Amino acid sequence: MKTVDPNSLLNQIDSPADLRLLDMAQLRALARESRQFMIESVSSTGGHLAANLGTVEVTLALHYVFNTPDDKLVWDVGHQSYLHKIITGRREQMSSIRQKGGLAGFPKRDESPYDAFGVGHSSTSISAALGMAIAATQEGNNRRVAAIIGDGAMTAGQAFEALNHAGTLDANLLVVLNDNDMSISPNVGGLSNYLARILSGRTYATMREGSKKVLQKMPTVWELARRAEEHMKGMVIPGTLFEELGFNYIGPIDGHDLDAVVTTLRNVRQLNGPQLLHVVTRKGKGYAPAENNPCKFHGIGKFDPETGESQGGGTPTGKTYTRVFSDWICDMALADDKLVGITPAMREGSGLVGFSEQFPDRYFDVGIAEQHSITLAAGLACEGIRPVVAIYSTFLQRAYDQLIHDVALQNLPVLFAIDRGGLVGADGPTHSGNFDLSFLRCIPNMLLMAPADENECRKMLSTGFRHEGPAAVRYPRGTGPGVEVDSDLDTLEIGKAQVCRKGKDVALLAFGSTLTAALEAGEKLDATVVNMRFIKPLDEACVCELTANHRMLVTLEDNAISGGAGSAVAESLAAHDITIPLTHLGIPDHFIEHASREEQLAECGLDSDSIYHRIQRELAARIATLRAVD
Ligand SMILES: Cc1ncc(C[n+]2csc(CCOP(=O)(O)OP(=O)(O)O)c2C)c(N)n1
Ligand SMILES: CC(=O)[C@@H](O)[C@H](O)COP(=O)(O)O
Ligand SMILES: [Mg+2]
Repeated sequence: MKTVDPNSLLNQIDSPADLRLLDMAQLRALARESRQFMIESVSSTGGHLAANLGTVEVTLALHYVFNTPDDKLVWDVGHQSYLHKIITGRREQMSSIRQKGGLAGFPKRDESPYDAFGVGHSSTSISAALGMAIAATQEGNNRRVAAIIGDGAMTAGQAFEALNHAGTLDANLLVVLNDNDMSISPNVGGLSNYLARILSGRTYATMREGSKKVLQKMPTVWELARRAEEHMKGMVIPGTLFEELGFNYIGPIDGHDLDAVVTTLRNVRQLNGPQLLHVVTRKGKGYAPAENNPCKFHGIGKFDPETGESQGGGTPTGKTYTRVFSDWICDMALADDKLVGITPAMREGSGLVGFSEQFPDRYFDVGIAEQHSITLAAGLACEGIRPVVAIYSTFLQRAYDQLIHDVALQNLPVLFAIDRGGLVGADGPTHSGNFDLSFLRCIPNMLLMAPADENECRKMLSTGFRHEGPAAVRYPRGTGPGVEVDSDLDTLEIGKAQVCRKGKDVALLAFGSTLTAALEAGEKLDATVVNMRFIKPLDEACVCELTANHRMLVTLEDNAISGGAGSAVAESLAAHDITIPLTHLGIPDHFIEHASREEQLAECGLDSDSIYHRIQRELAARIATLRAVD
């Protein structure tokens, strides 16, 4: 593969102002160089490649036509913002992307004035852009605001809530719908089918002529008559849905035809009121391995740019918790035909590929619709089905009310298999699952577990699945300590902790994945180490017993200290009127920036060395006040 020439156009673009000096031929050349640069760059850092390759022309055209940063571009999810970063002064820093101290993988307001809105979770762009457009109107400012949203992100409720609102206003909002017929995996649902129908309709035939089309906000009389006729015939006509919502629908246009995109955007930028431009692109465009396997190249570790083959490092060697879940759900589904598996658009990441193939009738990918996924599970559970919702901790945040109101309040047996609990590494704070123990443990009826190893994870999944009420098993991204996983479907005794090591003076109460580091530190300290297993119900008897023969307790968790598992221990001690020196180790009260998970854990003092030194310091400082234990 050719490397990008140091004299290339791309190397001369330090801001969109430089871009705007180029003619169309140069812009096309820049598009080619940009693809090459991103392939090379991401091959050595890892990151979200396929979406970025698919939005090269759209990105260049938007910055070419819109007066950024005064005009605002709001990227949805933001995983497709690499070229935006490159041409807004961050080209040289691309080698640091997603690493500690380096560029974030998503737009971030404090990283650049061009990053109009911080993102990472999907389907927020239209709401945020609408807010900015309304603000511009109220300030009497003529700035333009564009939200760039994918067909996957468009499946989420919030996107529709925003469209529904925007369509009734005069705000100058442009929604660019980037339709590549893919979410992370193939997009699903009625909207996806609708978009496909638009493309297969007759408008698609004229798509390539999109740039020639004169855009009018008001449809002509002929156009209105044609629409009425098509309605009469019961046919859906292109753009109807968006037009019914109050948008002026433009497209579909070929999102890789730079001239078409630039010309269309120039026209659209002149129009007032809500506009929706439908561009059709290909995920992974211009790089055969990514075009052929957009799912693999959605988010990828380091790879060989020549072949597209993954190169070590990024791929864990041991069994990931995701894999443990993946095996368990297939085994449990064989044992219990009432089990169904649900994912809100995270089939690969959540480990449901095997299940979806083996049990296609019991598998539901609901699109990026976390709220729906949970109320759907509640409905299924009402009728005697045993749903398992596989969901990332960070995305579960979206569905908190559904979890409380629809599942827990009705004490329905839904199992939440919560992946990416705690710190997640390179995706950074948008994707960290640092709050789930806090926000789940306060909900009545919840059974809440965090496994310390792979085998315990399997047993907890079985325990939660067999429980007659809502249950959650929360496990981290990546591999466990390497414990062999049994093939049985045995359950654990609910609410029972496990003393792993008996020591003196200090007892370490470890929740979930912190056990490994706690055991290492506990050896050096000759401390008692307990695998707490259950956050709810907490093993209160065990906690009380530990206070009787130790001078100090230390809780450890891969969760926010505020309101987390350690707080549960503190509440229990208070309820039993016990006072004892108590230290909480966990994630402090600020957002932890992107870095490797190990670096993040060290930053939070959750690696074994930090745990050891912290406890030694605490012991020294508290020596005078420590309870005497004879
Ligand atoms: C609320 C939420 N759920 C799930 C995700 C995970 N996710 C990131 S990108 C993506 C697919 C988005 O598809 P689309 O918007 O079409 O963009 P494309 O990758 O196709 O360009 C998903 C499911 C997320 N970021 N946010
Ligand atoms: C952008 C996004 O939300 C996903 O692509 C996410 O980055 C996936 O994370 P994992 O790599 O942990 O599956
Ligand atoms: Mg898409």
